[in-house]
Amino acid sequence: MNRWLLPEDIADVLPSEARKVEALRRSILDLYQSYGYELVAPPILEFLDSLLTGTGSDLNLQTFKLVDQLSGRTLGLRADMTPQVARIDAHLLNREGVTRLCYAGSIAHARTPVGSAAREELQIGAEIYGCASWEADFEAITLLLSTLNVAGIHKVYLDFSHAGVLEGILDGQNISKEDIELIYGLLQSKDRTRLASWAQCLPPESAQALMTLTELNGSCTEVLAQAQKILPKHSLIDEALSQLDCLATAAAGFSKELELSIDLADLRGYQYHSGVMFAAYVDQLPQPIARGGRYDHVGQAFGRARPATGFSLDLLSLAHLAPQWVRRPAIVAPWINDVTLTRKITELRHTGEVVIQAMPDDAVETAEYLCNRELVKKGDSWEVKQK
Ligand SMILES: N[C@@H](Cc1c[nH]c[nH+]1)C(=O)O
Repeated sequence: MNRWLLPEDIADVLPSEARKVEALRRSILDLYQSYGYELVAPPILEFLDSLLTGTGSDLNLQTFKLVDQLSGRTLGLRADMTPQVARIDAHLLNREGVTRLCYAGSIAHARTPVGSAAREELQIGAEIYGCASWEADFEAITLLLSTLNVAGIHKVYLDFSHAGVLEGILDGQNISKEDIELIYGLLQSKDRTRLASWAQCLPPESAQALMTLTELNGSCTEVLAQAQKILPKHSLIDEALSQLDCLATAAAGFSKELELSIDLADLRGYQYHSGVMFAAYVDQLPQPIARGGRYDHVGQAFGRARPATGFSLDLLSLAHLAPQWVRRPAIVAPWINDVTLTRKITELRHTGEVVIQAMPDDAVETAEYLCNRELVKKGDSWEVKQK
């Protein structure tokens, strides 16, 4: 057996891709910091029960588990950093008022997500705690679109949904957590046959409303007008529709290349979202490139109720879509013991130049650097010359 064979859907990131990923990671974190976000770095492993607090069974299924040899307890390898960041806000920072946090780190999925070919992701995201009103959701959406712009992606389809609509429809019914998760899945796959058979246990008006959700998708104005007309009158539904209206109107001004739509059955995620939800799509991918939304109950599950909203995406997928990075120009220098040469190389590197010292049998040819100049000795000094 090949010892170096990697597990299925787990891959190395090779030089030019790794540089692109790292360049993006830095620019995106700089962008978040320019909005006042503070960077946090939760651990890659945690006790399983803490890692899954306030989340649904999908995240549990996606989490790799292992036994901690020190405590004997089960640990989970994180499959999503958002709940970890909510834990940090709720317990470690314990601040009143608004807190903006951002993060970037590896996550692993026990099963390859649908539409993906990788079980490891480099998740990057931004979260806002302590603000229950639409401004926080709007800032999250703005930042998400700016993140895609940093990667050179401008044509974006932003799809809105709202967990409150389903909550309003099912309000007053005694439905188990498992059944709620089942409905999420059926709505997601728009499986009308199974949804209709499940909905038989509901009063006719609620069953009808549930079925209608699978058809309420399309342009924001049309879907909202349709939804007002056909969904039952309920404070949660009214509130959800007015929040969607407000956000869709605000986001419309973001850019001409942004296409907005609403799909009230698109409740994809790990079932911890409680309000507005959004997913960004691009032409090249069948699944969303980024997901986000409001999840006010996760902090509560950690013992400190805090309004929360944000988004996250996979940097590896983003880098894959980003235009090819140009090769960075470099200077080749000989590898000899010469104080003036060493000083000159240090000087050049300080000014931001790449200087590669050629070792014996080193052709200094890499896919990443364009060695278009060299250091040559002229009299007592060293000078940069075109190759
Ligand atoms: N981490 C969530 C998206 C999210 C971030 N913040 C809020 N929602 C996901 O992967 O579905």
